Amino acid sequence: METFDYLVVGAGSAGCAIAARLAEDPAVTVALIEAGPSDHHISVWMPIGMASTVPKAGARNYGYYTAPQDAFNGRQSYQPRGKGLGGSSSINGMVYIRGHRNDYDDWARLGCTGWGYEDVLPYFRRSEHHEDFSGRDDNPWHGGAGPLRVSNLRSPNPFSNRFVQAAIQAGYAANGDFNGAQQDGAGLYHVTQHRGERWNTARAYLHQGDAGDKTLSGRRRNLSVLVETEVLRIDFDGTRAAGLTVVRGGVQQRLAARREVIVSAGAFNSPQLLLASGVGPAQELLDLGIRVVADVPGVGKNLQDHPDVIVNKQVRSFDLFGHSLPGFARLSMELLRYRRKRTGMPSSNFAEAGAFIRSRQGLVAPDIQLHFVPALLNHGGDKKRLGHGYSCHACVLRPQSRGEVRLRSADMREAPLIDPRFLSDEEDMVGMVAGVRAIRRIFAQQALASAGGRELFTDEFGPGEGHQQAIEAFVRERTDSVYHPVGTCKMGVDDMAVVDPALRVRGVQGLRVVDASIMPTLVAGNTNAPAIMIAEKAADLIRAGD
Ligand SMILES: Cc1cc2nc3c(=O)[nH]c(=O)nc-3n(C[C@H](O)[C@H](O)[C@H](O)COP(=O)(O)OP(=O)(O)OC[C@H]3O[C@@H](n4cnc5c(N)ncnc54)[C@H](O)[C@@H]3O)c2cc1C
Repeated sequence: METFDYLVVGAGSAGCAIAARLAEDPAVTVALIEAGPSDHHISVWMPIGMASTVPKAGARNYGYYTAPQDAFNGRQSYQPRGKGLGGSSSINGMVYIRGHRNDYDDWARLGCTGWGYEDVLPYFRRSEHHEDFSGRDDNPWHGGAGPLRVSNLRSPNPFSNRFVQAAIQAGYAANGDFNGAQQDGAGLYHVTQHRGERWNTARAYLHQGDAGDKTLSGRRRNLSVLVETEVLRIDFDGTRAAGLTVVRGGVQQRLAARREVIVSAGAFNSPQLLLASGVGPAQELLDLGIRVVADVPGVGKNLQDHPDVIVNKQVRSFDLFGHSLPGFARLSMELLRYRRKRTGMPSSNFAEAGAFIRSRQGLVAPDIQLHFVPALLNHGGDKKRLGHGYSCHACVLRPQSRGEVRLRSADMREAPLIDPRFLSDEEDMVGMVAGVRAIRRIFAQQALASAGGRELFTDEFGPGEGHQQAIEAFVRERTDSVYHPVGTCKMGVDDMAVVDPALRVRGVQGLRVVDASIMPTLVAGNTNAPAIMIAEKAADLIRAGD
């Protein structure tokens, strides 16, 4: 049996970061185990490649569907999840956002000592190499020397700039840096890209995009990267995590951990792996015939995600992505340009611009985030609508609804049961309606309205702000996830906590969870940078012997 000091399950946003940081100590050995393939593929490194990976399940996307959602008139929610080196950072929208400082101060208030904003800021900075501060370390918010490349958009779409202008005309402040002093306002997003290519965590922390590096690990001798290797369960010696059972090339084998097993399989698969291995609510496990190693009632509970609705406007402009003959001709030219210079439309992350806004007075922080996309795009069907246009998403930043992840069976190769229970708390619907109204106010401003076009699917709203009931019906029909599930192995000190503030799993030894699933509450923003921050901090906790 092969033995390593640390076994890391899942080479996603957090997994790549924690494995690489632990392997900085030449005296330890680390194995990073990933179910999916290597990330050396054009659909990963060319930003618009996500148009091929995200819409459906495939080699690089689990493409899960949830249980039918009552508030969506029984529709299932679609939950893409990255599979392969880089995990979801290989298929995500590349928007670099950390959330609001209050989010982390709230974690600290919940008992997660050491996770307040001032505590985590150094880890965001340590991970980041922002092109505006390259090689420097003198900005209070940004890093200039970390592994994760963060850039300004190389070729922002003219309509993304129009969106920012329209938002300003609608009364929102301009904001050139959502991760700086203020989150409020509208602006272009910073993206996890370098020289026009996606910078996922495999590039950042493992191989820097060097396709010649067959080790996939940056040629580190003490870091073994095992792709196409699926972890079936954690093996326990009593209550100590002693190793893993994996399947590789159709053959089952076991790996042993001298020090620790670290689970970084993401918000759906981390709780799934704990449950399949006997760590979770005892009765749920017994019902499925799973031997209970530790009764930890919180595993899989507390699922939180940003509910997201999109408003579209059809506009005849070939600057916008779309399905038309002139559009395809334009895109062909843009692909040639991208091949030469890594600029132009293929370097787009689609969600190019956005805003953090407050839906009413008296709030201490923005409660709604907007993502503007220079394409006609929708959750679920209607993806192949002919013509061109733009879209804007609105999501509720601090949803109150809570869902769960459970097992269908003890077999990790079967998809888990996912039930986010979207909009089950009425507060969330109030936020969604406010978000739709904010988008329509922005669309009506001169900077966008002067391009003409017509809104889709909003005819029933009526004049002005629109009828409340009609907007609610629209929200039920068209809302889905913006792909930020968290919270299913929550960190904390209460009875439903799965990990303690050092990310150690309760009731067992030698086992941690390090990924987005440990967030006790969802941060107000996109979740890739926070998942990486969690791994950066976890590496220090482990090295300090906590
Ligand atoms: C389509 C999409 C768009 C998004 N857009 C953005 C964005 O623009 N900005 C942003 O900040 N966030 C975005 N997100 C969210 C963000 O990418 C995720 O929150 C983040 O990547 C989660 O990191 P993680 O480490 O928790 O999990 P993941 O990155 O999902 O990693 C989990 C890894 O574990 C592996 N794994 C799972 N089970 C097993 C097993 N049994 N054996 C071995 N390996 C296993 C998986 O294959 C995967 O590689 C997006 C997500 C998606 C899906």
